[in-house]
Amino acid sequence: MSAVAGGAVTLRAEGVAKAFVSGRVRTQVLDNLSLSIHAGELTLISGPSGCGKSTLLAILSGLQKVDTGRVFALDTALDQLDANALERFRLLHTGFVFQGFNLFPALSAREQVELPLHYLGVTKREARERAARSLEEVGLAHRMTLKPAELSGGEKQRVAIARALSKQPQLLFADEPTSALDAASGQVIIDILHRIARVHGTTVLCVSHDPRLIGHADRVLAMEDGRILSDRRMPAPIAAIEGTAS
Ligand SMILES: Nc1ncnc2c1ncn2[C@@H]1O[C@H](COP(=O)(O)OP(=O)(O)OP(=O)(O)O)[C@@H](O)[C@H]1O
Repeated sequence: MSAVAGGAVTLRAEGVAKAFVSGRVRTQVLDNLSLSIHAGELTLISGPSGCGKSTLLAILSGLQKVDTGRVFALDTALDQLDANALERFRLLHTGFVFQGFNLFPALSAREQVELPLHYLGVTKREARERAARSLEEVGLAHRMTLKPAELSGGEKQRVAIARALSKQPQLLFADEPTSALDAASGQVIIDILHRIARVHGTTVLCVSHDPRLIGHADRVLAMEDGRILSDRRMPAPIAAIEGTAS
């Protein structure tokens, strides 16, 4: 069940349990779950709807607390941090990409990417340069002045990836990043995420129930009922071997 290790371990869960209580109903979502995720690769967590994928992602990224168990990110014990420290950790070290893009309707692609850099204290000039570089990296150099309404779904998701990338995070989390997209756009998105892991050494953790993504990840963890059922290392996609992934 265990896969051969890739780069350094950057995310680690040890005996994590999480339940939600709603009225009299208690749902045990994660049950004594342990895993290690490595830098420089795209790890995909797959599994049926409701098996706990998003909850696991939220816990590993510090968005949700565990009931029991330990969570380490970049050797920081997230389970020991208070809300302020967690927010700071996320600001400095993490990027997020969501199914629904989460873009501001009134801002251009470039402004969307610049915005979080201002929170990091980056100068206006550097923010502009970094935004341009990130948008170029996702193939949107020619779309920088456009607003979300003028972009396709795939382009919107690429803006969201550029926004996350421009922070130069060590950890990049993606929750169902291709669910709202057609097959071709979805494949472009997953290839970009894959390339970010390889080129920048970023830890990319992606949650999806889309089986088309499996062949594009370095490693696939299959979840069911709050547990990891299998842990597979995938052969490198041909495009990545030939250096033609876009
Ligand atoms: N805040 C919450 N309060 C109560 N129940 C919750 C909460 N968040 C998640 N759950 C429940 O936990 C279970 C796992 O949810 P989760 O979103 O982690 O699954 P998932 O595998 O990501 O599903 P999907 O693929 O449909 O997004 C579900 O039964 C869900 O209803």
